[in-house]
Amino acid sequence: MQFINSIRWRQPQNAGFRPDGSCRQGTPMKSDAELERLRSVESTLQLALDIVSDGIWEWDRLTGTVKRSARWYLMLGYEPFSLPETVDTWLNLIHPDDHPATMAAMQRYLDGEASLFSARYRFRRADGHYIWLHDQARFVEYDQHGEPIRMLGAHQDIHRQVQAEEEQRRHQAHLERLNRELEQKVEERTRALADTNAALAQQLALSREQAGTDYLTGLYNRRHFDQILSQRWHRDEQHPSAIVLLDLDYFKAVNDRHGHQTGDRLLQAIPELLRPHLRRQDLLARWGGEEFILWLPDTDATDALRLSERLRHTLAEARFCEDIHLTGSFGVAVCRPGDLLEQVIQRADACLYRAKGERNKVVGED
Ligand SMILES: Nc1nc2c(ncn2[C@@H]2O[C@H](COP(=O)(O)OP(=O)(O)OP(=O)(O)O)[C@@H](O)[C@H]2O)c(=O)[nH]1
Repeated sequence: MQFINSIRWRQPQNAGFRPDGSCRQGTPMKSDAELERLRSVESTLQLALDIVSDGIWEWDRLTGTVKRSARWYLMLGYEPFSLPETVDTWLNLIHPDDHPATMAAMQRYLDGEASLFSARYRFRRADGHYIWLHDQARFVEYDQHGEPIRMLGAHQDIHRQVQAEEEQRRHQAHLERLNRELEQKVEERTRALADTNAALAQQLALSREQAGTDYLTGLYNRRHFDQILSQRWHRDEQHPSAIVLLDLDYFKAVNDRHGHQTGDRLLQAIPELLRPHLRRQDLLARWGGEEFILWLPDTDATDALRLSERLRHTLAEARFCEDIHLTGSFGVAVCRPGDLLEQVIQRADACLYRAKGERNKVVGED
């Protein structure tokens, strides 16, 4: 009763269903016959309600009593009509967690914000378990001042439906969790794969390096070039041979403008470009960075300069990816009897230094 007494009794705008259809203010008095007819209509309605719902209840504001149908008690496992016919019986059976929302729904109806009272809440059965109910109610009678005096409500047992909804939600949450876990696993595997790839690439570069091959161009590296040549040097010392150093021009600018990866692709393209002009016995190696070295056995200065000029021209005419244009500077030195390999390379380097003065140029020894 406390609750019903504490609610604000403002008559709902749309909520007032009146069996006689009369206005709220100045309700005309009814004849006995008319009242009898209305009671009969109403009891038919209650019967219908009892059939379609799991329990009906009726609150009389003047007496403060709440009558409940036999089905209402059976739904909850009580002996019919065994509980006090008060509002408190209702309030005491509502699950404490659902209390605030239920009271708020009632207040909305009383304030005219809802056309009927409608709430879903848990209700305690005789065995102590809670079941989910849907409760709907309306005022069905007003006094001559328009104040509501009777409310009729119906309970529907929706326990299975709510359980099914909860099961569905749990299932959905489970699926979402599985999905998230799967995505996480895919992400972890992708990351692990990328790490493995990077490690493999590093390993490959290392093995190539150890095998004497430059990882980027596939050419001999500087160490291997030195090893091979130091063996042949002694053998072929008496034969003319030449060393050519090739340094690509403005390669830093190419990297800066097109990116380091494009720079790598250009370096990779150099052997392919030069090789058609070389003989089987010529030795091309990557000297370091954007610098290449060429050993030309059985080649005198004239031939070495002629070949270098052809290479310079080939390079300058080539169009690389992204339509990039490259040139190179060449330093050419020829072996003299008794020369050490380092000495020849130093002389080629000095020529290269002079060629760099102009770039896209071949410079030989004076
Ligand atoms: N992409 C790429 N760039 C490299 C590699 N090795 C060296 N380089 C770049 O080559 C450039 C050489 O720069 P510099 O020594 O200033 O020479 P340059 O820009 O070619 O100028 P000049 O030689 O004076 O014409 C640097 O930017 C290096 O990063 C490589 O393996 N890949």
